[in-house]
Amino acid sequence: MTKGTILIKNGTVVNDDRHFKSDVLVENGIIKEISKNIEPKDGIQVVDATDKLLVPGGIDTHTHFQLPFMGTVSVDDFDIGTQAAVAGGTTFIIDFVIPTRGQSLLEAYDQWKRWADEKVNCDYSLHVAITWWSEQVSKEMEILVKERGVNSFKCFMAYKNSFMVTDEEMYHIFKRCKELGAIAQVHAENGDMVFEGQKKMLDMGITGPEGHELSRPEALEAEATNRAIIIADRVSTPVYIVHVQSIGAADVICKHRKEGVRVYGEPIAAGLGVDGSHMWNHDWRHAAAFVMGPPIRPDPRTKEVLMDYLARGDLDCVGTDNCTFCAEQKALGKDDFTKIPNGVNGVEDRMSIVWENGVNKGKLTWCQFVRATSSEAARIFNVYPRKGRIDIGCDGDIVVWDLNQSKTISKDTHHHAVDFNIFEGIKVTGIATTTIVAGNIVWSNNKLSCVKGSGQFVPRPPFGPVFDGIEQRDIVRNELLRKVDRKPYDGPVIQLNK
Ligand SMILES: NC(=O)NCCC(=O)O
Ligand SMILES: [Zn+2]
Repeated sequence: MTKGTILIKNGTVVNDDRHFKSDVLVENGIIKEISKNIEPKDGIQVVDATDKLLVPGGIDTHTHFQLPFMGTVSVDDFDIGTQAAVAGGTTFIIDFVIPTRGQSLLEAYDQWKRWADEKVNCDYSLHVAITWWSEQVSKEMEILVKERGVNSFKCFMAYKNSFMVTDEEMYHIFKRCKELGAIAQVHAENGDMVFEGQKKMLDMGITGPEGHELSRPEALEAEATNRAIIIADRVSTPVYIVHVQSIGAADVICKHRKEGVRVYGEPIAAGLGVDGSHMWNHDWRHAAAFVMGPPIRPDPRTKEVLMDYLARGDLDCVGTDNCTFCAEQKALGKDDFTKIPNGVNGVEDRMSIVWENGVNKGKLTWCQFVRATSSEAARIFNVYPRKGRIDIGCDGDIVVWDLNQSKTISKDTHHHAVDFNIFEGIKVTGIATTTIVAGNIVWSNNKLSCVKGSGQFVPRPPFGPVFDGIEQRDIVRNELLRKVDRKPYDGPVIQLNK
């Protein structure tokens, strides 16, 4: 049997624009034929998908595998993390290179790429965070875009004294993104106010996990979201807000979109699946396991409202921010919540959480599910239709989705390295029963069969569709500026009072 060759029979192909019954043939990792009644050639592997959907392999736009962070390293590495991904139907992840302040971007990129290449079980790509600003950073951004397949750079407005950049730095970074055709991404929280809020909570003796949310309430997320969007619009460059966690931030995004600003919003599985009241749980380990930034909001309406925004297309694609730490690591903050490593799981359960809370609740159609879990991400990050679509010539990354099969999510059965699952006990109906990466089955019948290191790095070219129309918009905007009435003033410049 040729590697990367498989025939899927009798499924219902679902893309973001239509669905139809068909067989699908993948040869050498690429989709070769989509039609009814494809005859199996001798020896070809055949998968029966009767009564099941065939959806494009999921895309998780936001992971942090083996991230060195807050004095420790996240436990899902590129091997375990991508195993968990494919077990849940995700076949392409985009992780973040995060250079330390002063570190060469290229050096950090090379380091991350080495880590990933030796371990990934599915295809991947890399965003790069910009944690400082200089001529060197500006030059290295260009090299990353032109020679290393990067088309997205993230700024942190939080994590004062480590990753955080100032508004002025962000302005310069956004300008550079625009020149290079890269999308600017932002972690939007007011870092100065978070820092002050943390001190206040600790002064008041609030040292437990609940102090995390109390010190960074949703107003700080909404304010920073607004600021980031306004700065990006001053530069007239597309901006993508990562992990939109609050109704306030989503409202801000929606308002600017209505005014024609080019802004994209990424909800995450955590925010769509659970609420942040867990941080008030009296079991410290349980409460700490939910600590991530921006916080999962305690307001129980949040997950519903974020899903409504996603359904209306005012939020775009679902990531996870998968960044997992075991109880012992979380315990670094046992006496001080500011030292609890921030991060939760999500990469394995993302697709089922979106299906359960979106499709099963009557909010998303099958096509919208595909849009939210793969195709919109592929468009925004400029790998569409290679990824995010089942069509001739696209990568053979396909998920057999059983809309009738259920499972109850648990740390005891998940494929993460972490000892906790924030979705513990949630029953989902709609799961990936077979996951195919480049024409190879990597997950079937509850068993993984992936090959460590077999995933490919996918370069992402600049000036993707998010830049469509920007040039013309600038021409018009500059034209308006030129038309500003600048006739010579009459009258004295100052009027001296006698
Ligand atoms: N989000 C989080 O809590 N951890 C990972 C780092 C980040 O994205 O802020
Ligand atoms: Zn993140």
